[in-house]
Amino acid sequence: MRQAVVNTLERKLFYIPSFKIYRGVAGLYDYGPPGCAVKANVLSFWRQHFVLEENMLEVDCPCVTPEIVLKASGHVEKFTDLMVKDEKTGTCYRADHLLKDYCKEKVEKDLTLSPEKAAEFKHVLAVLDDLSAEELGAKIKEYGIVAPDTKNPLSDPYPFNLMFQTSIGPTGLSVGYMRPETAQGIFVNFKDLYYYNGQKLPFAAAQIGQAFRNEISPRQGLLRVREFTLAEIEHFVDPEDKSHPKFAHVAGLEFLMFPRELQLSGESAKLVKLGEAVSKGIVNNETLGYFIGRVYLFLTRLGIDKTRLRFRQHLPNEMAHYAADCWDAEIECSYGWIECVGIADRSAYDLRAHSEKSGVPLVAHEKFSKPREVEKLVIVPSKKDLGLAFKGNQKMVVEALESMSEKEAMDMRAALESKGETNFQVCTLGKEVVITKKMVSISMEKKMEHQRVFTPSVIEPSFGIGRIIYCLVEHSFYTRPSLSIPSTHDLANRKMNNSMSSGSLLLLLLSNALCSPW
Ligand SMILES: Nc1ncnc2c1ncn2[C@@H]1O[C@H](COP(=O)(O)OP(=O)(O)OP(=O)(O)O)[C@@H](O)[C@H]1O
Repeated sequence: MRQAVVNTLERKLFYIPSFKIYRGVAGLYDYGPPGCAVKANVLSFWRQHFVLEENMLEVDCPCVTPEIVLKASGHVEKFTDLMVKDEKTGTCYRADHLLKDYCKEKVEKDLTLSPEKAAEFKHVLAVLDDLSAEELGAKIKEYGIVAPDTKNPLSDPYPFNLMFQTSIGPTGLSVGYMRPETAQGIFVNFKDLYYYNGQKLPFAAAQIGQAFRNEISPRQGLLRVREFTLAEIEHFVDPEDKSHPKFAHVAGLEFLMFPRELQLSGESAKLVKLGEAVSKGIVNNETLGYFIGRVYLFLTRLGIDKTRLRFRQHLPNEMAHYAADCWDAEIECSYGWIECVGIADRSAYDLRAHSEKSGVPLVAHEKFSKPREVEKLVIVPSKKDLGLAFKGNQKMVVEALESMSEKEAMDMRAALESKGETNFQVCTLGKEVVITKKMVSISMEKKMEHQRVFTPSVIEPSFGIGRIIYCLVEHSFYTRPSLSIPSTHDLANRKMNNSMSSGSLLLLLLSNALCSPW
């Protein structure tokens, strides 16, 4: 079936391996005319369903990103996959993929497998995304997994950074990267977007654009490529109030959910009402739940078969360390269950990281109706002593001390009390300076506060458009017998409207574009 779908798609120029006359490059694909028409329809429905219906602020940021942005976000250090190398030929493989293929093959094809071993392989498959480099390496050794092409031994797994590096400008001195996600463009614009939104929370910004990842061994056609279209939403919300005014609209939806407890105990996904999942704390908060519901509606209205759609919660180690909760919308196709949308509560991590690195506070304000008396740790810089120590840089050090957070002030007080001095990062100077006891006085004081200043949390649904399109194509092929093939008029140019659901439009467009596939 899959080969038939792939052959048809390539024959009908739905997609084409890029640079084909030069034998192509793994992981790069062009969309041909029917592919472009379907992609345009999917994106137009995405804009209608999210940007317009939810009043989101759409932006369009560059793909080339200066290093400092991706250093602040942690991508330069941590955006890695674990790689193993064929020890003789140097061919690279993704370590978790080799272990997954091995366990899957054992479970599905080895008829001599004992029930205990089958259960063990199934457990490895369930916790695969949770394994550390050491655990992956140990399993690869234990099972005797070798390079699939040559059967040579493999190296230990080690991290490989997936970003494409480039340089900005002719000197080669300014390092840049092709963005691995569109989200960072939104985070760095937070301050302006917040003002544009009348300094009100919550609000969401959205972006559609290309993302680039130097995948170790791209495979599965459109599902794992090195350049792809992402459609991302960053919804900014008060971390102390993650309720959502429209949650009731989606609370009654019931669909397949796969919480981590079910995964770890080897059970399957279950039908759960979204309202129940949130009230029982299976989903961390209402806003995250709201977006899970909206993603479900988007995918099913588009034409995804709801029996082949599930929401899988990330396992504890799989989740980024800063995330509060994370769910993937996974769609079943001939390659198995494929993550097509990641829906994460990224907490305040990104805005905090960019505030620290840039020195620009990316914060929101809540004005109190009446001033409130609060006890606060107050830092009073001694301008005279700081002047003597830092001369022309005194003003920048004073400003940095005055804008310290409560937590930083507490840490500074503890360090000064124990060691008499402490290192202090002054972002505007781009370096750390040494602060001694006599340069600051730190004390608890009662203050009247008129507002609360805080860093918003971010709920992020992130859509892999190519993966969604591929799954849609497969699902429409399965349901094809029930379709009436439309006549020759040009469906590709027809705009979506209320009289026809996007799902049915897509199916019509597909069947027209791909009619008589085999
Ligand atoms: N190499 C890729 N090719 C096509 N789509 C991708 C690729 N990597 C990620 N995506 C899509 O982008 C979305 C958001 O990216 P995210 O960083 O959450 O993916 P990921 O967890 O790294 O994916 P994976 O675990 O499959 O590598 C994913 O849900 C997926 O649909």
